[in-house]
Amino acid sequence: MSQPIETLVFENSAELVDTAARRFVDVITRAQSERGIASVALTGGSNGIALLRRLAENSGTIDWSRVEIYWGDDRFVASDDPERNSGQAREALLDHVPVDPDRIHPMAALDGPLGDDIAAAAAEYAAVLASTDDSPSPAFDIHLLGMGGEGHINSLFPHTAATAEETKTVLAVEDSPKPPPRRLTLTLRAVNRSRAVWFLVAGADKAAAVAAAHSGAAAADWPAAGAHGTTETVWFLDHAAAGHLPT
Ligand SMILES: O=C(O)[C@H](O)[C@@H](O)[C@H](O)[C@H](O)COP(=O)(O)O
Repeated sequence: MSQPIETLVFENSAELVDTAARRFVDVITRAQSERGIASVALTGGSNGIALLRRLAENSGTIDWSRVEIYWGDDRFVASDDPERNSGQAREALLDHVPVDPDRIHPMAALDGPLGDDIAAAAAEYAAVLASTDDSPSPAFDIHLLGMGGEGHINSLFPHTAATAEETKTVLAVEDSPKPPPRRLTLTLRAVNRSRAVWFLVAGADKAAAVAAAHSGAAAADWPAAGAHGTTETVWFLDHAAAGHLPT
């Protein structure tokens, strides 16, 4: 059962990221004290990576050796390609904090053991997600999401089979409308098993999608509208992104 949406509006991206970072520390620290190990799904995008940079500067009481790190999506390109969300996260945060390497779970890259077989790569990541306990995927303590102006989250774009998927937790996307075309993505089924789903969204070009997601639009039209946490769903917005919300 999902909870009501919480919407926080900030003067600018820097304040948005600062507040999200402080709350990230609180949520993960609490999860570790309650359950021992915390788990997060990371995102790409400017605010998602800025949040990781902020955490590299100050992550307070988080015990990084007890955080499982997953990704909501990644580009199916070579592992050293600068477009990889996992590479950007390593550079911003993971290379600077004492994470247990065995708890870092990047999606397969084009130059990995599975080579060009993107379907096998999706199946492999689904198995990784399912290996933590008896569930199909972890109840992430936080799933971070950026959002595109047309409402895409992870690599779930409007009016695509990936966004409509109800059974699988991970899919291969071969024709992403935003380059690069080949990606791996968690589905809404996996996203919605998260305890907390956090959107980090800035800019006037996102305002229509933000408003649609807040007014109960269909996920097929605006994929962000279909993402909810079981404990909380929080939208961290700047003024411009909040511009079409009712005052
Ligand atoms: O996979 C991608 O093409 C991007 O990572 C993309 O999904 C991004 O997360 C959003 O477009 C939000 O990006 P911004 O936070 O930079 O607006």
